[in-house]
Amino acid sequence: MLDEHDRDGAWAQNRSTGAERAKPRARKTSKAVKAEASTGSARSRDAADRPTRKEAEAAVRTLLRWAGDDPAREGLRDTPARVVRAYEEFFAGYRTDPAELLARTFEEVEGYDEMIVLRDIRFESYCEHHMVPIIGRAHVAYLPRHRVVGISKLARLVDAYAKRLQIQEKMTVQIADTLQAVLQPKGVAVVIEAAHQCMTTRGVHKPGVAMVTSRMLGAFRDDATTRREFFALVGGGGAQAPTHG
Ligand SMILES: Nc1nc2c(ncn2[C@@H]2O[C@H](COP(=O)(O)OP(=O)(O)OP(=O)(O)O)[C@@H](O)[C@H]2O)c(=O)[nH]1
Ligand SMILES: [Zn+2]
Repeated sequence: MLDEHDRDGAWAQNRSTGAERAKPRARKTSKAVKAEASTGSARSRDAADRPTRKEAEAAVRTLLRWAGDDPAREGLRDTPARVVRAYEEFFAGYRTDPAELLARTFEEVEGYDEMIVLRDIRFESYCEHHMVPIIGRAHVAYLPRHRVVGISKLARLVDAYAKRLQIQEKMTVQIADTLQAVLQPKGVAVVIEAAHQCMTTRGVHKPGVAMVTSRMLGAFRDDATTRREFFALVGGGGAQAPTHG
């Protein structure tokens, strides 16, 4: 029997729209499809062996008992359901296809061929080693070739990869490579600065530390002037530690 989540949740909705989605996906270039495979399509993990909502809630009750508390006491009674709902939010990226977010592009740009930079895109991600937040900012830039994408889509692209279990290096590469493969611009630059709560609230306990990662492709990798212009526009690209986390 399907649990409540399977019947009504985004998960079920996602599976039921699979057929409609097949058409636009079929029109993708082979490069885009390859990028999707290498960057981990959300739907590839739509496995039939996903636990039910009830099983996930039971796992939270086990952790509450492990922490030393009583999941049956009044204050904790609804906690497993809340935690599972929170997980749906934290890990929404698994149900998003990053390449699809960039499918709509605009070509009427009057020959605009300068750098496009979206800086300070705040994101919340989750460390795949400790399952605690990674909070930071991403700066995303590209040098267009004939077409541009709606700027909100760059922020959505960051979220599609952030809302998963991550390490920062992987997330940086995934964002840059997807943008490059789908839009095929002259180059892409991604810089991410973030605070890892696994380093602040546990373990080594070092607040105020920022991890900075970058990925430069095409003109940003080959041309020092382009790279310099990018770093000037994003304010040094990571000299400043994030104030949150
Ligand atoms: N390179 C990289 N390391 C990360 C990231 N997030 C967390 N880590 C590190 O992953 C490592 C996991 O190390 P382990 O020794 O297996 O785990 P641990 O015993 O909990 O390590 P400590 O955090 O040092 O207590 C730690 O050094 C974390 O700081 C990330 O995004 N990139
Ligand atoms: Zn961690």
